[in-house]
Amino acid sequence: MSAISVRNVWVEFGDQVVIENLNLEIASGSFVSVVGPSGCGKSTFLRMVLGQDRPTRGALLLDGRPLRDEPDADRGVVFQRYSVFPHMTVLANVVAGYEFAQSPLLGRLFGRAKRQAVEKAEELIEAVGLAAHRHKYPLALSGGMQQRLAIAQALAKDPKILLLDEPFGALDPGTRAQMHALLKPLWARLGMTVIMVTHDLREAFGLGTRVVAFDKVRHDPQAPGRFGARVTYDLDLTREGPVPVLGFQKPPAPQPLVASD
Ligand SMILES: Nc1ncnc2c1ncn2[C@@H]1O[C@H](COP(=O)(O)OP(=O)(O)OP(=O)(O)O)[C@@H](O)[C@H]1O
Repeated sequence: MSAISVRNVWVEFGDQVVIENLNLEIASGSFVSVVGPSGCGKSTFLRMVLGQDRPTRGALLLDGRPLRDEPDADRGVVFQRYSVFPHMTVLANVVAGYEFAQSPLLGRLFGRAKRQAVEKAEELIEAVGLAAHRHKYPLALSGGMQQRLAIAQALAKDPKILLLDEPFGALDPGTRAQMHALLKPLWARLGMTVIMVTHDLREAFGLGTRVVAFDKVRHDPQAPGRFGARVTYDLDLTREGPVPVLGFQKPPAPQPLVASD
């Protein structure tokens, strides 16, 4: 389990500010849903936590230590599509997840270690309901099955943090509901920290213990890239009581251009 601290983080691409002074403390074992309009920097934030992108300013800490710049076994990720290796069977895909975690340089295990990896992979494949399909290739699986495989592969690394970028966005509503029913108990059982980007508010509230909304609160029509997204709402769904925790602060009212006297 892990606690992630995001401290005064800015992300800028050239003169475009994408994320502006982000501060978040993410508790161990929480399930944080990240929502917000298209282009507001949700995936950029996830890539930063994954170690694929770096903040231009500020720091990200995992258990008080700077997050490593490269993706590692601490962090598993599932994207909307294409997370699995198409040339490997279901079983080989999940075994590869273990091999990457245990032998990052070689990416291969041998002998007893390999046998253990196969055993663990079989357990995970069973847990995501793909036991009958373990010798199939991803192309022979439905979209929902491919995403279950992607989740099993990410979990094979036994990550402290699972990052999900619209993992069910390409699925039909029925399959999506099945994936929700699969993911929530898995998360509860494994006790990892999950950060999930989604456009689906029902999904965000249904799965998350916390919902964080990103949005731009300041706009400069002359320079659209001048301001970035901030946290506009931060709802702790585990809190009792009718009043949610609101992080939204209204920007100051625009001043009149000409003083009236
Ligand atoms: N590597 C990059 N170089 C330049 N600009 C980038 C890069 N990555 C992201 N951006 C810009 O950052 C902004 C935020 O992108 P991001 O993908 O994080 O948004 P998002 O909130 O995840 O959007 P969506 O919901 O549509 O997936 C966009 O304007 C995008 O063009």
